Amino acid sequence: MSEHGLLVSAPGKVILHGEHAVVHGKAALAVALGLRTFLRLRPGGGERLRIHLPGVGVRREWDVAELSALRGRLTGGANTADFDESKSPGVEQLDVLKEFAGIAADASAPDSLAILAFLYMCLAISAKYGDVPSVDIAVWSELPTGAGLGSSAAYAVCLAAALLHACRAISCPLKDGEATARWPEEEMSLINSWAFQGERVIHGNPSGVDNAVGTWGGALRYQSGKITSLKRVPTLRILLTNTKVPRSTKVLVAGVKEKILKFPAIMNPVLDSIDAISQECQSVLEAMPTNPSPEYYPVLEELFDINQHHLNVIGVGHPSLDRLCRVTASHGLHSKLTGAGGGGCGITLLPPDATPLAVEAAKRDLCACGFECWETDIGAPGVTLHSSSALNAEVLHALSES
Ligand SMILES: Nc1ncnc2c1ncn2[C@@H]1O[C@H](COP(=O)(O)OP(=O)(O)O)[C@@H](O)[C@H]1O
Ligand SMILES: C[C@@](O)(CCOP(=O)(O)O)CC(=O)O
Ligand SMILES: [Mg+2]
Repeated sequence: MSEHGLLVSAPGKVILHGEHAVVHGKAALAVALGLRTFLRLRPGGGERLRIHLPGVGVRREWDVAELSALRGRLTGGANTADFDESKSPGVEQLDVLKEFAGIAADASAPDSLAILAFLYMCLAISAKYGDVPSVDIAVWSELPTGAGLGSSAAYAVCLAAALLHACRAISCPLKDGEATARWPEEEMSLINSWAFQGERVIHGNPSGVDNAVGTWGGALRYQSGKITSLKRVPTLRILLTNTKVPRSTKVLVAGVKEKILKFPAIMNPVLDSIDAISQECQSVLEAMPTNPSPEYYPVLEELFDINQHHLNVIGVGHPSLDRLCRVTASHGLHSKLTGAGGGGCGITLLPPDATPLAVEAAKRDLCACGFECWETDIGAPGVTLHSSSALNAEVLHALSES
């Protein structure tokens, strides 16, 4: 590792259809966003492990020996089976970590969850592959946190790749002179499994779709752990709008589960219908030519409208999202929430025949509501290792200031 260390990045995601239903075994269609989270890993000094997470206001450090002793307490000595990537993080393990880090028992604040996920992943990965590494880690992101764009998964994917690298569990695929590189398939699967563990700490009961997109990138269908790349993805223009209403994925996912348990005969058909929407959308996307062709859009738009109603029925809507949909509808555009809902972001389909005037007017009205909106690329690459020359002076300065 050079003095600047190495740089890893992972994309956020947009779920086109299937959020929440995917937690209950239905299909979801998701695409990687052109907005990424970055992690810089540097050799540590003085047998210390340091994390700097400016996005959630965290700067912490620990003695490597202290962390090794803590790891011993969690594994009961040499038994690493309790820390396997196929097992959910144990409630008691997380309680020990909360006490160690001085985090409240009902940890739900962004900084608490970020520290907890980091500590769990660091101790679990090092228990399996070697010593607790003495490294400095800094993570920053282009993604809004807690807004439905998978910032938790992008964070967990970056941590998984960096910690597996620091513990020498994966290779360094970057060759001299290359700006970026990706890991071989088997190592990507390992990164994905460990990122899922981080998501479990942050979300409680994640489906795994977000970390799959963060790892593999592109556009994919996800169902019960099965990941399939979409055969063909047309160039879709999507407007992202952040209502800026804060919410927690963990709380929303738990609320949906409660509703399903309370009204199974009412809620299960809704989840089945969302599943059918994902199937229908996939068929349309795969039938569409790569270049935009307006005739396919009315169906895509209707599917957005139906799903948005379903998401309201399962209890993850919000007045701010209703407003977003009304504003775009007044310009002939169709929207739905994306991610966990309850606030956060919505997506609006921009058909090729939408006039630039209509799109600009919609953007203006959305901004007048206090929302932030922007167009971004979709289908971005998954987890990537960058040459440290990508760490330009601007980034280094921003990190040292925050
Ligand atoms: N760049 C980051 N640095 C540290 N923690 C992060 C970062 N991005 C996300 N997180 C963690 O993920 C949480 C947000 O996850 P979540 O509620 O699932 O929303 P979303 O994934 O939609 O952004 C934050 O509260 C924080 O704990
Ligand atoms: C609601 C859900 O389907 C997606 C959550 O995405 P986000 O954390 O809101 O970006 C949960 C999941 O799939 O784990
Ligand atoms: Mg999340």
